[in-house]
Amino acid sequence: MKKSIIECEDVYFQYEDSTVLEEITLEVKEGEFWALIGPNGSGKSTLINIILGLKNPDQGIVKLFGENVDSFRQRERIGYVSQKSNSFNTGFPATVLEVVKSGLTAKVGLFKAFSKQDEQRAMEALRIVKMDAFSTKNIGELSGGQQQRVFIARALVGKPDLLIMDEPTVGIDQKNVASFYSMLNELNREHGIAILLVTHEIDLVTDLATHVACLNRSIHFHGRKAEYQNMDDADISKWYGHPVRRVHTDRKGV
Ligand SMILES: Nc1ncnc2c1ncn2[C@@H]1O[C@H](COP(=O)(O)OP(=O)(O)OP(=O)(O)O)[C@@H](O)[C@H]1O
Repeated sequence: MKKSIIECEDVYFQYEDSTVLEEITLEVKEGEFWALIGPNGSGKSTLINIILGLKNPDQGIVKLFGENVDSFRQRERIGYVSQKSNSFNTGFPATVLEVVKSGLTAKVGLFKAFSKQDEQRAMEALRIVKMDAFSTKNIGELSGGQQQRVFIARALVGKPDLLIMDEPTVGIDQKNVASFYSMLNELNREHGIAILLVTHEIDLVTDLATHVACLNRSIHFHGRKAEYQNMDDADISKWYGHPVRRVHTDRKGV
């Protein structure tokens, strides 16, 4: 039986007097690729922060790999890429390899030197995202799409079982988005990494994902992609808050 990686049970959260999440129950199991979709302000980033243990829910239980998030210490099992990762300016003085190695800081320690093995792991992560040829380049010299691949490599360097990404394609030009998603597909299918991906690009991602969760304060749907695809656009539009018309894409998101 597949093991649980993320479990949220009846989670509630509010900022001051406004409730942004209620009755959130969700389970992600090993090897699954979940797309978390919802309109602006629907609580997606807040839920990700709660899952990562960066915010405490007002009510409910959150578990990672079967352990309560408060006591969970195996941080290297989770790679996280935020929305704002690709905001390095051209003057930032770090090479691609250094950025990827910084993903090992939790393991190696802040002031300890990286070993030859750490360097090899960083190069391996860069190979997976097809950025090894850029290892000595300054991160600021790369395009948004290339930078985001490097941040994925940094998230992968600790060999995580789960990759959480909050709108990783923001700032990537459209022609590179399809190859970015195709890389995520490879990470999930060939490397067996579970993925939780927050996105607005519902057509592109729902073809890649194995499961879909639709959030707008509460979870309006969660389940296998095929069930999501069988829903009417009219039903999706109701909870999304504005008309939605889905377009079928191929498995590479094209
Ligand atoms: N620090 C905060 N203090 C008060 N309200 C907040 C705070 N952060 C977010 N909110 C509000 O909580 C709601 C949910 O925000 P959240 O960022 O989780 O949504 P989201 O679905 O990720 O949005 P987007 O798709 O626009 O990134 C929004 O109404 C937002 O304005």
